[in-house]
Amino acid sequence: MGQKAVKMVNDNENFQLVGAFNPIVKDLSPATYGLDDSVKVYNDLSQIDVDADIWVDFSIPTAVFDNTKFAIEHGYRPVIGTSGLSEDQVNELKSLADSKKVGGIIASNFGISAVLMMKFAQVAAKYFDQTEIVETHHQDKLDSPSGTALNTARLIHEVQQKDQVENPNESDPLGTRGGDYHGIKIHAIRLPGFIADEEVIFGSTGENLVIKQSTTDRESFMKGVQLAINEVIKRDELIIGLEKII
Ligand SMILES: NC(=O)C1=CN([C@@H]2O[C@H](COP(=O)(O)OP(=O)(O)OC[C@H]3O[C@@H](n4cnc5c(N)ncnc54)[C@H](OP(=O)(O)O)[C@@H]3O)[C@@H](O)[C@H]2O)C=CC1
Ligand SMILES: O=C(O)C1=N[C@H](C(=O)O)C[C@H](O)C1
Repeated sequence: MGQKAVKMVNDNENFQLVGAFNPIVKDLSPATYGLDDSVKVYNDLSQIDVDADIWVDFSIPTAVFDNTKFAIEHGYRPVIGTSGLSEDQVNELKSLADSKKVGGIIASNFGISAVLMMKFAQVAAKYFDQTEIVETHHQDKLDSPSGTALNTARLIHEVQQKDQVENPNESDPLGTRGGDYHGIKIHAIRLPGFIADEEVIFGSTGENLVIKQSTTDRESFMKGVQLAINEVIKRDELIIGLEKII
């Protein structure tokens, strides 16, 4: 995702890449990573001193909170795609950004099909009491459930305002019924060959509704990232979810 983001920035005449951060790298020469000579490469958060408007983050679940806090504290507007932030962490970052009037966004998914799937699921949630979510990702994904699945469940629960009822007689010694968010079951599949898909399945007596999106190229996330960058530059609060702005 970092490489896709660099390409997107370089291809956009209104954007300029001025810095890059990865704590693992030893070599700080931009040429090593195919970056322009003017780009400053950092491997230590505390050393970052570049003059920038936006901080784009596609890193790892254990680093994203500290990275985002650093960005907000230094006036870099965060555009955060990294998954794995807890609700408490999101709330803390929102309070910090809002109090400092730093615009930004945390988006579980920058893909238009995924954002529309979440919006449509919220519409359907009004009419169906029972929902399950199946998300499928590549085998290298570190976190489960995916940020998108968790956000979909949150948005559905926001509409339903009550926990989904489980069958009290159910037995599941192998844990095959999946994870649970307020009774909404989430099933995570990790297999080579996939990028990122999600299916939201609603059930009611005599009918089912399936809303499905598929990601076949990671390029697709970049439209949403560009849209977010252009939006947060005008805002002075942290937006949670791309669905709030499209
Ligand atoms: N919101 C959205 O639309 C999308 C979100 N994502 C999310 O983005 C994240 C990244 O995904 P993906 O690119 O596939 O993952 P990768 O594992 O391919 O990339 C993560 C990168 O982060 C680097 N890294 C490690 N530690 C830090 C740190 N402390 N600060 C900054 N960078 C660090 C890694 O470096 P090294 O390789 O040297 O270890 C690696 O280059 C995931 O959480 C994923 O769920 C992904 C796609 C879309
Ligand atoms: O790790 C990924 O690949 C993705 N992560 C995000 C998530 O956790 O929802 C977005 C998309 O599903 C791709």
